[in-house]
Amino acid sequence: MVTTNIDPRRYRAVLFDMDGVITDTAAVHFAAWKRLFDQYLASRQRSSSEDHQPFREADYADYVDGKRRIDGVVDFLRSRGISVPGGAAVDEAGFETAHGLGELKDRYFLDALAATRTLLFHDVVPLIESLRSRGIRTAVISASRNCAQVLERAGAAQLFDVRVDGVLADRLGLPGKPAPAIFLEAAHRLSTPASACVVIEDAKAGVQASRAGFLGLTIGIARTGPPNRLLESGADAVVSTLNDISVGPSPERRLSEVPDAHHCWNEIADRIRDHNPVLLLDFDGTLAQIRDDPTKVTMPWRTRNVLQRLARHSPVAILSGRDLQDLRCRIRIENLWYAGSHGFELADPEGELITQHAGETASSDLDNAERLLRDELAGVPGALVDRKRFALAVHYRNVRTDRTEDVMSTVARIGRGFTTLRPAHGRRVIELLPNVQWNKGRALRWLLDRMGLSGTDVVPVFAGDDYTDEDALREIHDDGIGIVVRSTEHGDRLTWAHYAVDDPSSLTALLTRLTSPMGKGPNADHV
Ligand SMILES: O=P(O)(O)OC[C@H]1O[C@H](O[C@H]2O[C@H](CO)[C@@H](O)[C@H](O)[C@H]2O)[C@H](O)[C@@H](O)[C@@H]1O
Repeated sequence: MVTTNIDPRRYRAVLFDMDGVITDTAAVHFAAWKRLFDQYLASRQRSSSEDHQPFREADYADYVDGKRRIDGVVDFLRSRGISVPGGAAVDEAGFETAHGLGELKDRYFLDALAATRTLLFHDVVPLIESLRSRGIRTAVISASRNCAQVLERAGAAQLFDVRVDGVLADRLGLPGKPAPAIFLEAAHRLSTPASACVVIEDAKAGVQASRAGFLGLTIGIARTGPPNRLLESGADAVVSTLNDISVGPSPERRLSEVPDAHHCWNEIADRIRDHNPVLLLDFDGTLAQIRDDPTKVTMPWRTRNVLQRLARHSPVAILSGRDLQDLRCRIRIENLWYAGSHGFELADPEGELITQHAGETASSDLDNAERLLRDELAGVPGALVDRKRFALAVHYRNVRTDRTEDVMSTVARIGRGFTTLRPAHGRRVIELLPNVQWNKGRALRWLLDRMGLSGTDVVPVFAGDDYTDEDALREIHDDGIGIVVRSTEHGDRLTWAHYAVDDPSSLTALLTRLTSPMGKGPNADHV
């Protein structure tokens, strides 16, 4: 579970998108668009320059979600090689213009809405109350011209201090998302600078709009689908429900705000001098460079060397998403602790294996999910299904950009079919893991206990690069030293790390400095 925080010392307003964030209406919109486009595409004469396949979830996310109605019509049809005239607001529903087709979609939407019990998500009011109690103001934002009506039906008309919707945007001539105008208008109406506003969005276009407008913090919410599409559009963090957002002072910072570990070397050396440092390190992207093919990853000899030297001095553990066997083969150092499959299988320095019971329980569902995924993804070039003992990863680094959304949705959909599994996300990878409260943070603390190391003289030092490493960085935030290896794939995201390094080779250089117990750098190496 990913959680994030809104710090009232830094943010004074929160701007909520409506459909899919506060009201359960995104599925109603999707169904109305699908009805419109499937009918329209089926009615067009076949042409080799046009794609008439049915409208998919990925089309909704890429071309329509969060946008003004006519922009959605134009952008989706363009993606299929079709252009229609813009037309005018007076065009009748079904007329072959952007306005006419948009009008028909609206008719389908309103029919479906009338038949739906709307639909405020249960997690909205608690968050708004918590924001209010700390003096944070709120706005609801929507590209929809039906915003007021939907809020009324949801019993949420009075919930927000400000509303900026499609009707107001048209009156003011504001361009739709991904332009930021609608958010900036809300910030203005709340008398709050954009940099002090938080945006909560479920659509790519909305996340892009927030980033384009330099709003202070962009939180994505992926209630059912995979969060990566929002992270890759620029969200600072992605949660799966509003309950995962807390309000209060927070030590999280952006990657770009975290000080460089080498510049702060004296501070780090002071923290570990006369203490028992314990090194806990992630593997991919941290000790080894990211590569297109995960089977080709090797650890540089310099890094192996320094780990061997460190292990003579203090306990060293490697915590990885990789399968335990695979991890040990890539590191090839005897006397380390190893945790594979995100901590579901572990080995002590003598090689004794310890597995988490939940992993065993999920095994047969992992087998079933693997079969389904191999089947469904067989036709997607570049998609790589990687089965580990207690996890199932699907890599999409080598998948064409316009197919990645399909891969992520497929894994999320198949994952939802198994209550024993939950999705986790990393750098161009989506994984299914046993559905229990176990992650690298819990595994790290468990390892320290097992090593018999606790108390104020012990300083856990953890380094990692990825979203899943944040659980460990958070776990040691108060008693250890957290180091993040910077990457750009998830933008300037939030992190619990105290220090940062630029890449794995810079981390190796830092580890080399750590080999000096007096903290005087590699030349003063006494190990
Ligand atoms: O916890 P980690 O040690 O960082 O492992 C996380 C995943 O790392 C690997 O995938 C990542 O690295 C690959 C090779 O550089 C890269 O191609 C991929 O895009 C990255 O996500 C590994 O293959 C996975 O099994 C791990 O779960």
